[in-house]
Amino acid sequence: MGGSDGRQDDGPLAIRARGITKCFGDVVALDGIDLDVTRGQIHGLAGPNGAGKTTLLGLLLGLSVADGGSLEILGAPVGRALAAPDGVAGFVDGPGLYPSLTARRNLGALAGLRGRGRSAAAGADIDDALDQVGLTEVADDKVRGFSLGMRQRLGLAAALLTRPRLLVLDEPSNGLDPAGTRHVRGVLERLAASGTAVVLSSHRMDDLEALCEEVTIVATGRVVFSGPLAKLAAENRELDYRLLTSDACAARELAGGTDGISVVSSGATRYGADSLVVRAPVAALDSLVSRLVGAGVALRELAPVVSPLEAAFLALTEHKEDAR
Ligand SMILES: Nc1ncnc2c1ncn2[C@@H]1O[C@H](COP(=O)(O)OP(=O)(O)OP(=O)(O)O)[C@@H](O)[C@H]1O
Repeated sequence: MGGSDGRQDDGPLAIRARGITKCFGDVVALDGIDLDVTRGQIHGLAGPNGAGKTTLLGLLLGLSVADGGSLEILGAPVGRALAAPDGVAGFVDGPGLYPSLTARRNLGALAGLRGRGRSAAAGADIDDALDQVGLTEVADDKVRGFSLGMRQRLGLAAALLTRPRLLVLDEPSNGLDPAGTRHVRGVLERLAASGTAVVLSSHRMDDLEALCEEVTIVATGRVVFSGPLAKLAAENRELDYRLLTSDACAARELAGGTDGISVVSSGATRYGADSLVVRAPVAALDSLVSRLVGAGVALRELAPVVSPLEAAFLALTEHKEDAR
């Protein structure tokens, strides 16, 4: 199958889901989900609380089975048995770790479960995995004393040991400090560059924007958007923009007199005494900028108040929530 972006396809999709449904009693957690993830892609999953993200990730990890629809992972159909599909690693609801063991011994125990416990190769792999997630210095500390972010990084190291071809992570940024965020992003980018597909859920739009080529947004168990980030941003035509100019009064007047622009706030806002916030489609914003320049008003800053991804997310999911 040819990629819509013209990229060379490398074997079957990492994930091909069609019409996936999953109920818990009367609750419809997933209501006909379609999802395509190519190999080597970092794919984000976003959605409000209770949208169905964890349920979907659990299906990919073989922690539960769908009620309906078809799911293929790395080219193989997923059956009804509860087992992690070959080549898949990851975790939902935090990684399963032994608190009384050190980080290194946790990884050793996991390698041992897969029959590689004593080999020198396993030891080198463990050192490498700890290094990749930035836990070398605490490798011999007990996990009991680890913070949430350190546990998340150790869970990621455990997943790396299996050399996954599909990595599935639920909220991997939870509890991470800036250094931890940098390590985790680096690991995911290297995995993707080597052909591993990564699917991660996140409530943090900055994470998704920094990492993902494509995102799927779910709301009440349905896909409301799936595709490249740029397409999502383009679909959301009107955004709020913050402008900082050399003459706030003149800027406000010019904005008020420009077709398609509405002034949301001006003067002393939390963005500064001389800021102006306007709601506008891009074309109207372009014309405001030309008018400012024409009137000799210097434009010192111009930026969306919330990122295009966040704005699109809110627009798509608020509409769904209202319809409930
Ligand atoms: N084991 C379960 N038993 C009963 N209901 C469940 C179970 N797991 C999930 N649900 C319900 O299914 C729906 C989807 O839940 P899910 O945890 O997948 O959402 P989510 O998008 O991951 O939410 P969050 O962002 O809050 O983690 C919710 O209504 C939830 O209450």
